[in-house]
Amino acid sequence: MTVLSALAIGAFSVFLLIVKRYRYWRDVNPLGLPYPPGPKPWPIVGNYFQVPAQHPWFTYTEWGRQYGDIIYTRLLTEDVIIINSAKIANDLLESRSNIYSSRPPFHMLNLMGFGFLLVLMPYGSEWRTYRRLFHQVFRADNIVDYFPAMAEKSRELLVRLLHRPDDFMKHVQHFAASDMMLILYGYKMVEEDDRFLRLVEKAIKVIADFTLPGASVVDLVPDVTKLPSWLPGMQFKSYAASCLGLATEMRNEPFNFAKSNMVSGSGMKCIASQLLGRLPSRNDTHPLEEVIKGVAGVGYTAGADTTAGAIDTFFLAMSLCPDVQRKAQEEIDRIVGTSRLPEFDDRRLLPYVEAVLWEVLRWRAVTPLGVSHATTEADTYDGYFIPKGATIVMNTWAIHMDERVYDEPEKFKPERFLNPDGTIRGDAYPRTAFGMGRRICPGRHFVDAVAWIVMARVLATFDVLKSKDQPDGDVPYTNGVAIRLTPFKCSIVPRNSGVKELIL
Ligand code: HEM
Repeated sequence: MTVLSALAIGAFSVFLLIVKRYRYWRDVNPLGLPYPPGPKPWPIVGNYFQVPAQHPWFTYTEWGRQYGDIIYTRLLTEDVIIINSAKIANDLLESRSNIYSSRPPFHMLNLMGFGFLLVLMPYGSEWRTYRRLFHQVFRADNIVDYFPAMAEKSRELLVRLLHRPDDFMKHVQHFAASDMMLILYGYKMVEEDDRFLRLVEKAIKVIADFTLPGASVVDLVPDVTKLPSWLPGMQFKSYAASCLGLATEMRNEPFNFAKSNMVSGSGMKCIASQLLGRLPSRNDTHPLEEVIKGVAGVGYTAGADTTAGAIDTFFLAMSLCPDVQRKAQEEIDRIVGTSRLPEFDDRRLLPYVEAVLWEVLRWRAVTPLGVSHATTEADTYDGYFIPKGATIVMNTWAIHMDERVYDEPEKFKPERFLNPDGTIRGDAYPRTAFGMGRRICPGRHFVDAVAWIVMARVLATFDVLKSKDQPDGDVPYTNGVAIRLTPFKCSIVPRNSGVKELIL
């Protein structure tokens, strides 16, 4: 019976694949235009087994050298277009954003209950409602209201670095999480084993497992969801069902905390209270509350790990590039002095520190493949056919390592963003770190501010030195949509005896 069932599923899937491919050839590409070049697909499965599960951006970059800046692959039934240059990304995702702004269906994550996350939503009216609300509270001029909270949290980070410098990665994680929870929900995290943190981190972990293209067979062959649960291979259904509670809790619990504080008048201003404050009544449940929960929920999901990832990379870069660090410190000493910490008001006078932040965002892209887009119409580009419903992957890694744009891209060189007179090259900001077009990261102003204050203050107070216990060579990054450095060592020592007084 078991073998028969497995054979039945296999036969059913193959049948669906063949029917789907046949429909494509017959209906969708009537002029028979070529697809962009790419590795030769295998029958039925396409390029599925040629894309490594780990760090696929390296393979895509390598393919870019072989096949060009736009590549076609097929993962079972999914058409995947990989873009390896900023120009093509701009031509398609930005200039033709009317048809390049959807997401591929994340069937598995929807089954798991995470469909409320703006980042996963298909283009349409629901996405627009969430995005508008998100933008209202995360746009640059609103973020300014949260500068004091960011400054305070960054000072707390310095204190932790002073007391337990070897745990710097743990402190960075704690900083990014607690800063986000404070600003989103007005919630002050406890030091160890925080209940909300446990919840959201668990949710992020399960989400991350299913976000890269082809991560789940359900996304590649969605019709398998129609098969009965008792068949072998259908365990994903019970797994998805077991995540539903988690999705609901991560959306509701921190939000309910913020709402009850707001109703009782006891909480601090935060994103959730700001949004709730716009509703006509605070006591009844308004339909927009669900949207507000989602907006706050996605803020943590999309924002905490990415912020921590950029700051970890900053520590690595400083430990490897003492000259860069010294120049940034000299600038801070000259402009800010040594008797106070840098503040946001100092920022425009510190172009070198600014360039360090930009280079951190470029050098090791936090989201090396961005977040996949999808086309809502068929298109042609440069004589190539791009099908409707194709997954569009912007290979940010390749774009940031493009020698035609960045001289010696492997090197950490903030100078690349400076004019000869030392001023910042405003037009060179590595915006591509945040995706492109209508889906460009709406949290970019937030991370730009929070990462800057951390970097400026760490540079002002500590020397970040290469540890003798850290072997030479690259420090690997994790896999996933938003990648993190694997643990590495560096020595973090106060720059002088006045530092303690400055930060305590
Ligand atoms: C270094 C830090 C960050 C990086 C590198 C980053 C990168 C990205 C990228 C590449 C996308 C996809 C853009 C596209 O589809 O073209 C994205 C989307 C998104 N990001 Fe960020 N992000 C960061 C921080 C944040 C923060 C701090 C927040 C929240 C405060 C945030 C919230 C979001 C949201 C909500 C989306 C989904 C937008 C949509 O689908 O319409 N991100 N981010």
